[in-house]
Amino acid sequence: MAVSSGCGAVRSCLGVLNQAFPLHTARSVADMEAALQLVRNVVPPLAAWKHKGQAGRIGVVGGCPEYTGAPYFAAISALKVGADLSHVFTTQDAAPVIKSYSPELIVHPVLDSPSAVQDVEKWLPRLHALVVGPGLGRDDVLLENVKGILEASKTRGIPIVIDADGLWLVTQQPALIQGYQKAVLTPNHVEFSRLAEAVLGDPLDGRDRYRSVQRLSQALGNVTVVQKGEQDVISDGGQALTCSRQGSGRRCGGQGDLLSGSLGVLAHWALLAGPEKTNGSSPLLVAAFGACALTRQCARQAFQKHGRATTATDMIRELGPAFSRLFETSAGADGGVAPTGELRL
Ligand SMILES: NC(=O)C1=CN([C@@H]2O[C@H](COP(=O)(O)OP(=O)(O)OC[C@H]3O[C@@H](n4cnc5c(N)ncnc54)[C@H](OP(=O)(O)O)[C@@H]3O)[C@@H](O)[C@H]2O)[C@@H](O)CC1
Ligand SMILES: Nc1ncnc2c1ncn2[C@@H]1O[C@H](COP(=O)(O)OP(=O)(O)OP(=O)(O)O)[C@@H](O)[C@H]1O
Ligand SMILES: [Mg+2]
Repeated sequence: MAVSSGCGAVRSCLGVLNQAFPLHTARSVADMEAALQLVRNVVPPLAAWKHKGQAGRIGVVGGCPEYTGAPYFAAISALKVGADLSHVFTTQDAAPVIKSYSPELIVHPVLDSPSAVQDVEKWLPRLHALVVGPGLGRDDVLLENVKGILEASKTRGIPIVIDADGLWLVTQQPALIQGYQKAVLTPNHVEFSRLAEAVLGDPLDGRDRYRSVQRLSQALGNVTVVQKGEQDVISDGGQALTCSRQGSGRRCGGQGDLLSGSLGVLAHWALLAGPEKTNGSSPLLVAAFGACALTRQCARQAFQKHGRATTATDMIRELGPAFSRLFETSAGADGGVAPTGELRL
């Protein structure tokens, strides 16, 4: 496993994660390194004895005729982080478009069918996590189908990352995920304001983001919330982390999709590893920190190469090297896989 050399860092991170709110101090380089060590602990080793599927089968529910890029970015990011199979459940029109971007994705043209819920439900026993919302749009029929898919996924205890228009649906009907502790919400600034207003009844308190994220998480029954922004603030209602790792000044579309797809895989790995590997902290909090750090590292590396021309596609190309840099240790590379280099912040 990836941990053997990092016990000191893990202990110091436990201290960080166990502090009560507000956690304004959890931003130093040492704190972030300690949190990264917890992420490394949940990354499964690569091994010759494993079979296809064991590293993760992820489903993305989203895409519509207007937005085909977002579900593609999320689904391909899941694969590049390390999932073995990545499915996209989308509309009839969007499916061939998404498929044409990559032969690696399994694309189901079912989301606007009258039998959408049953069509997706058939696959649920084979999926380890769902990412709901990238590029979904706000068509009422699609949202109603996604509501059914969310209900069916909750019944099966599947971890669910909710992003973009999935958050629009939750804003309309917060009861859909109320108290479901295997859910992670990943709102951007605008999505967070809408949610806060709907759930807490207040406009956003921009002065204390920690408190706002904590309150939203608590009001939703300790669902994990990741508020993306200049710094990413993550809370499960009890603990909090902030990720301020250097990213880039480019704000091109699709970076949140990369984050949500990556988080689908990390959430599965972290829940599988359990709190003993995260030193008692919430696995989803640790997974969310990992996805934020990874997205920002991709942004930084892509920007170094492409500058102002950087797009989400350039960031996706950096997923492998960024992941290695942040999370791989020689101890984590099992089964004859070569070590991937030293870790640096
Ligand atoms: N290639 C594709 O297919 C992609 C498709 N995508 C898909 O698009 C769908 C809609 O998603 P969304 O994020 O554009 O919608 P929403 O949250 O309503 O924002 C709308 C407006 O809010 C503002 N605004 C946003 N952020 C802000 C901030 N930080 N701080 C301040 N203001 C901010 C800004 O307003 P403006 O500045 O233009 O007035 C923005 O225009 C969704 O399905 C998503 O997955 C994307 O994933 C990208 C790649
Ligand atoms: N001002 C910022 N400075 C640095 N990084 C940022 C800033 N704003 C967002 N990010 C980073 O960009 C990533 C995506 O966040 P963003 O707010 O752009 O999501 P989004 O609007 O949902 O993206 P998408 O276009 O995919 O829908 C996150 O990793 C976040 O940390
Ligand atoms: Mg988004």
